Amino acid sequence: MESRIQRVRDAFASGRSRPLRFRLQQLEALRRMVQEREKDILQAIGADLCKSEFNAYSQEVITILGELDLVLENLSEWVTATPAKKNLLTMLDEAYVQPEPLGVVLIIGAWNYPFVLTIQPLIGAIAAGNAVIIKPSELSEKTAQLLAKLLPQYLDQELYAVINGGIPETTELLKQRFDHILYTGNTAVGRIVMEAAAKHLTPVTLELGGKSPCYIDTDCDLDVACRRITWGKYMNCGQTCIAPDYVLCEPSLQHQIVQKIKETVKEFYGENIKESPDYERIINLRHFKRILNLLEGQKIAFGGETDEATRYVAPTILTDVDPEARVMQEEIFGPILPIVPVKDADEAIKFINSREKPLAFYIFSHNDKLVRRMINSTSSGGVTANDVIMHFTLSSLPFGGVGSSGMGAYHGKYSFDTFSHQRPCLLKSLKREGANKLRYPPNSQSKVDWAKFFILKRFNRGKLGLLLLALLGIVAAVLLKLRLRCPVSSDDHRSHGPALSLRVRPDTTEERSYSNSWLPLPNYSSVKQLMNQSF
Ligand SMILES: NC(=O)C1=CN([C@@H]2O[C@H](COP(=O)(O)OP(=O)(O)OC[C@H]3O[C@@H](n4cnc5c(N)ncnc54)[C@H](O)[C@@H]3O)[C@@H](O)[C@H]2O)C=CC1
Ligand SMILES: CCCCCCCCCCCCCC(=O)O
Repeated sequence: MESRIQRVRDAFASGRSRPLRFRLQQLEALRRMVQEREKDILQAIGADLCKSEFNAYSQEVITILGELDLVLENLSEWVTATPAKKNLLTMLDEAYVQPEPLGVVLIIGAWNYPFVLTIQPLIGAIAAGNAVIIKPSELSEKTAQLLAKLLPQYLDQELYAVINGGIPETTELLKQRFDHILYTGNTAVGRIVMEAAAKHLTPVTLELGGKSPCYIDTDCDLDVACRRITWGKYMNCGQTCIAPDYVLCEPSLQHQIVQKIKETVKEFYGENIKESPDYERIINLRHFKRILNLLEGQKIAFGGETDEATRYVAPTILTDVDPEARVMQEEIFGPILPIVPVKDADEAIKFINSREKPLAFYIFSHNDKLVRRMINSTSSGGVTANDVIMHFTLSSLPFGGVGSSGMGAYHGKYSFDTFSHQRPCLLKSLKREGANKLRYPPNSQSKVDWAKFFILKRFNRGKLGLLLLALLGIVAAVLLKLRLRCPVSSDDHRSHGPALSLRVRPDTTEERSYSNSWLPLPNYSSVKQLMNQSF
C-alpha cells in the first residue's frame, strides 16, 4: 500500500496533474466513462442496493453528469488568479490569490450512494489539480469493484488510484500521509479519521450524518408536504444522509400526516410495496437488525412489516414518540419516520437546539416569516423549506455539515475550493527602495506616523499638510504612469508561477486588471522625495 501511495505522490510531483488542459482531459475522460459504461454502473449500484436502473440513474448518474458539465464549463475561470485589494504601501505592486492543488487527496466513500459519494469529490479533486486515492465503501462491494476496474481504464493510472478493502485496509491507509482527506460516513468513524489526520496535520472534510428534523406548520398544504416527505424519507429505503429523520408538529396534525403519507406510499409503491421496483432494501443484516431494534416499544401507526431474508423494512410511521426513546437518540438511516408532537414552532426550535447540529433541516409552512425565523434561530448543515433533499441537487450551494454533522463542504465550485490552497501572492519590484525605509530600523515616531497613514489611513494632525502633499505626489505618480502606459510586450509580461501558465484565455480583461506589472515602472520620485524628507 505504501508503495502504491508513493507512486501517486511521485506522479503528483511530476507536475502533470496541474495544467488546465490536463485536468479538462481527465474530466472529459471521466464523463466518457460514465456515458460509455452507464449500464455497468447502473447494474453495480442496483446489485448493491437493490435499486432499479431508473432510480440509480436519477439519484446518482445524473448528479455526476451535471457536476462534470458544470466543472468543464467553469474550470478555466476557477483556476484564474483573483486580483487582491492593495493598500497605499503596495499600490504599485501586484497582488493576487492563486488557487493551487494541495497534493495527494484521500477520498473515503460511503455505501448508501456508492457512485455519487466517491465520484463527486473525485471530480473536485481532479479539477483542483490533485492526485487522488479513492477508497470506496466495502459495503457496496459491486460498485467498489467496478470503480477499481473502470477508473484506471479512463484516467491517468499513476495519479488516480482506487484502493479497495475494509476496516483493516482503511486503518492502514489512514496511517499514511495525505494532503487532504474527504471522508463520508458515520460520526464515530469521522472521529477516527480526524485523529489519524491530526498526526500529519492533514486537513479534513468530514461528511457525516445526524438526525435531520422536519417541522410541519399548521399553516401548510399538508398534501404537498406529505408527498415530498414521503419521497425523501423512503427513497433508498431511508438510507440517505439528508433524509428527514423525524417530524415535529403540533399534536392535532399527527393523524392527518399519517393518513396522507399512507396514501402517498400507496400511490408511489402500489399495494404490494415488496414488489415495487422503486423500493430498495437495507444494505446488510447488521443494519437491518439495528433498525428492527429501533422499533421496539414504539407505537406503529403505519407499516412495521419486515422480512429478514430480503432485508425488507416497510415504510413505517411512529406516532407520539418520546424524545428520550432510542429511535430519537441515533440517526435512523432506514424507512422509519417518528413523529414527535410539539406545542408550537418555538418548542420545535428549542427541541432542535437542544440536540447536536443536524446535517439538514426542513420546514414546511406557507408562512414565509416563520420559515425565516426558524432558519435564523437554528443551525444545520443545510436547509430546504417546503421540500426535502433538494438543496443537495444544487451545485451552487455548498454541501456539508456543521458541528457533529461534519465540517467543510463540497459540490461545484465549493469542491474546487476545498481541494485547493488559496495562495496569496505579492509580486514586488526590487526598485522603489526609498519607500521601504519606513519599515527598516531604526524606528521613530515619525515612521510610526507614516505607517499609520499608509496602512491605517490615519492622519497625524501635525503632519496633515505633509501627508496631503504625499497623497498628491502618489496621485501624480499614478497619473503619470497611466499616461505612459504602453502595449504589452512579451518581455514585460511577468510569470505568475506555474499554475498561471494554465490559463486558456490569457487575453482576458480579468488578467489585465490585476496584472499591472507590465506597466512601465512608475515615476515615483516625487513621493520618494517626500518620504525621504520625512524619514
Ligand atoms: N454527509 C454526507 O454527505 C453523508 C453522510 N453519510 C452518513 O454516513 C453514515 C452511513 O455510512 P457508514 O455506515 O458509516 O458507511 P460505511 O460503513 O460505508 O463507512 C464509510 C467509510 O468508512 C470506512 N470505515 C468504516 N469503519 C472504519 C474504521 N473503523 N476505520 C476506518 N475507516 C472505516 C469504510 O471503509 C467506508 O469507506 C450515516 O451516518 C450517514 O448519515 C452518508 C452519506 C452521505
Ligand atoms: C429529477 C430527479 C432529481 C432527483 C434528485 C435525487 C437526489 C438524490 C440525492 C442523494 C443524496 C446523496 C447523499 C446522501 O444524502 O446520502
